[in-house]
Order: sequence, then C-alpha cells, then structure tokens
Amino acid sequence: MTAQLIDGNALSRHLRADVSARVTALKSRGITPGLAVILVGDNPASQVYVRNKVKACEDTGMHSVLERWPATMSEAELLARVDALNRDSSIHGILVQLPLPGHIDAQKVIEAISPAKDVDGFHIASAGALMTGMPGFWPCTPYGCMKMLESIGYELKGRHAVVIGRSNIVGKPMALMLLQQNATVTICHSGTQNLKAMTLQADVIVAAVGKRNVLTADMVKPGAVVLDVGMNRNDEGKLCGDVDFEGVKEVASWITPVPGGVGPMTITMLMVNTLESAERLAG
Ligand SMILES: Nc1nc(=O)c2c([nH]1)NC[C@@H]1CN(c3ccc(C(=O)N[C@@H](CCC(=O)O)C(=O)O)cc3)C=[N+]21
Repeated sequence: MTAQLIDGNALSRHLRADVSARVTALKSRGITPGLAVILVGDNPASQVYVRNKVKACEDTGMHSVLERWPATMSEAELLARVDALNRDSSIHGILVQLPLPGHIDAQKVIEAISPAKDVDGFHIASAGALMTGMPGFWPCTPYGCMKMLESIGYELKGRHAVVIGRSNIVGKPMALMLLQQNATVTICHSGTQNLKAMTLQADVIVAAVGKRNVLTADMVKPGAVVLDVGMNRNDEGKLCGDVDFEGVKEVASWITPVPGGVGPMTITMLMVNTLESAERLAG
C-alpha cells in the first residue's frame, strides 16, 4: 500500500481563492487587509520565507509592508517599531520573523505586539485563548495541520494523536487543537523514553522536531496519518522534513510531503488570520 498525499500547495490554492474573494468584499467596504513583516538581520532562510509571505499577500490582494532592519538593531528600536505598527490603522497583522538576534529578547517583542494584530498567534493572550477555547489567533503551522486533516475528512474524535515536539510555536498548540477535536493526545519530546512504543499506537502522528528521520517506517502503525512539520536540509542540500518519507509512505494511509505540505499551509493560515483580523475590525 502507498499512502495518499495531502497536497499543501493544492489545498493552499483552494483556501487562498476563498481569502481573495473575502479580501475583495472587504475592499468594497473601503478596508484593505494589511500585514507588516519585520525581518531583523540577514538569515538566508528567513529571507526566503519572508519573501514568500509578502508574495502571498500580493496574490490575495492584501496590503503588505516588509521592514528589513540590520542585525545590530537594538531591542528598544524594535519595540518602538512594533508600537508604531500597533497604532497604524492600515495594518491588521504584525509578524516579527524568528529567530531574532541574540541580544533581543524575542518573548518581550512578541508580548509587545497587540493581541488584536498577533496573526502569528505567539502572544500569551493568543496562547491562553487557544488553551481555553476563547476567540483568538491560532499559530499558523498547527492551524494549517488541522486544515489538512479537515481536507481529508478525518474524524479526530476518539483517535490517538501523537505529537513529537513540544515547542510553543508548533508542538504545544498542535496538541491543544487536536484535544479540542476530542482526540486522545500524547506529546513526545527529547525526554520521552520509548518513542517508537508511543508512535506505534498512534492514528495520527505530527512530527515537529526539526531533525531528519525522527519518524521511520518501523515506528508507524499501518494506516496512520502522518503530518510532517520539519524543514531541514539533507546531505545534498535538499529540503526535507522530519519524516523518512520514502519509507513511511509505504505504511501510512495519508502523508504530507516536504516541500509542498505543511510549509505552504503555514503561509496560507497567516493570510487567513490577517484577513480575519481585518474583518473583526470592520465588524
Ligand atoms: N514569526 C514567525 N512566524 C513564522 O511563521 C515563522 C517564523 N517566524 N520563522 C521561521 C518559520 C518557518 N516558516 C515557514 C513557512 C513556510 C515555509 C514554506 O513555505 N516552505 C516551502 C518551501 C520553501 C523553500 O523552498 O525553502 C514548502 O514547504 O513547500 C517554510 C517555513 C515560518 N516561520
């Protein structure tokens, strides 16, 4: 058996068409959704991601502002920029690209973003809203994973979902979203004793570690659904995920590729969050 692909590019096209239509409707009421992206320093990977985000905005008819600052920018200067964007009525979403240079306290910067414009969903107010089921922005990567499961009509109720990784950006919010859909959720991490024993019990596996071959075919129950959040480079410099795709696709029922899986969905959900921020403001 070979798994079916959950195509993040195709699903993104579909969802972005809906975003475009809603952007057009908002524009007819005199509001153009606007996203501000702040990039500090010249991390080459960040340059690519940030360009993709700005391009996605343009494609859906949104307004976007890209601010590039030197790595030597002070924390106070960055906080002042965030404050200015908080008060800028043409901006509905603010994204400060991570990682930030070491002399800047990233959490402090995130908490300076108005929760109403926190389209990354990283602010503690957004995290608290997700945890309690209150309205708020969901982090784009796990939100995109949920949309991928929805796209295949997957019913999570009563299923066992295993999340590998416990970051604030992916692992923890992913677990909460799966829980909200009534899955039984296990979070595995670097301290987990027997990872394989856990993943073999899983109906859904989300790999979000940032390391190649974290999940191999022998660790997957036949028919499981596998979502690969990893964004790594292999020895030939090719983009690859956390999952041994070639092996696991022979065991799983559905699998997301890298590239063309969760990555484009992350950007799509950023568009959705920015649009919804503008819609909320419009009433
Ligand atoms: N404040 C903040 N918010 C983020 O959302 C954020 C961030 N910082 N820092 C970095 C990570 C990484 N990230 C990606 C998004 C899309 C792709 C993506 O579109 N990947 C393409 C391939 C891109 C390529 O060719 O390199 C794919 O998987 O098909 C990748 C990575 C967002 N991040």
